[in-house]
Amino acid sequence: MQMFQGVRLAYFNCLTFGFPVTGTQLIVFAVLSVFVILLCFDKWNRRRFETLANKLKGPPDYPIIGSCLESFRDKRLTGLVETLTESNEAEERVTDDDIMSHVITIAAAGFETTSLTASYCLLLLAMYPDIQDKVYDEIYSVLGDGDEPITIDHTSKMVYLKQVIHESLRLFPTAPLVLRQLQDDVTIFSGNHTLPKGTVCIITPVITHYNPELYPNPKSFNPDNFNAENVAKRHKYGFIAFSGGPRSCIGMKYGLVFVTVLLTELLRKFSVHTDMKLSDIKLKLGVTLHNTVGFPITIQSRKKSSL
Ligand code: HEM
Repeated sequence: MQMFQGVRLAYFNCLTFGFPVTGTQLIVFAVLSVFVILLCFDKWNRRRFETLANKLKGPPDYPIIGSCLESFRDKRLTGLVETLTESNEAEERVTDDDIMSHVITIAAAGFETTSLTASYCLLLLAMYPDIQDKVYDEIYSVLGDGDEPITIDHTSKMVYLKQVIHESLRLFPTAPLVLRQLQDDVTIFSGNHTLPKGTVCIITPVITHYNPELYPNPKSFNPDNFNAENVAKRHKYGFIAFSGGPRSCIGMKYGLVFVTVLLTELLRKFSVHTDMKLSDIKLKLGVTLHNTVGFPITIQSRKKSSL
């Protein structure tokens, strides 16, 4: 545990409560802490975020989001903003500033997490053509080879594709750090430590997701880790790419459906290819988890079904 500007910091993975912490894990916690301190307290980052928020708001009349608000008010568009403006008009509980903040939160939390997840999935499927074939067979069995647009019912039948998405998020949790401040003292039963109330805890899904007690051969890509049988055997916090508890990701279901639709629409028409191997991926920790070597994928039209 460390003190930083009067804030107590503790690093542990979610399952520290149930699993022993190794020396390597502690070193990783320490390295991560440096990033997190830079991330959370660095004035430069704060300035960058304010600049982004101001660009979106655009003084003095919020030109970008403001024009959207006008469109929603005119009923030319429907969705989140319309719902919020309607509740504003009904009870005046939601101000324009509240709406701006909600839009910025949703855009910031939902955009890069989802696009990066789709990118990692495609790269992994390009690296593992046999798994890509299995995904394509599933898409073909659900949608056939017509042009029928995918619906929500179709997405619920894409069982293997969902396993692929979860396995990709296990290896590459695109939101790599979760912070919590303890409201009460917490005792960690695996180590006889008590974390005092007020401690800021940094939870790192990567550490949990690479624990060999949860995932045999944790560094390999194996969508079967997420078949029903294996999921049932694991602790529910063995997979925390969307965090857990009451403040977990509110966009989880939407994000999963979004990635499923995107991958289905792409893979039903194209196959993806790459020369890269899993070990070539070099990660860079930030607010999201980037791959510094990029996503070098080529695509080819599918001539006919593989069934
Ligand atoms: C694959 C895609 C996504 C991943 C991996 C992801 C991951 C996460 C994680 C780990 C958290 C928890 C942060 C914490 O506990 O402090 C979170 C929170 C959140 N996510 Fe997502 N997310 C994804 C997609 C989305 C989408 C599409 C939206 C919105 C449309 C969204 C909106 C939010 C919001 C608003 C929060 C804050 C919830 C709160 O503080 O109560 N996320 N997300």
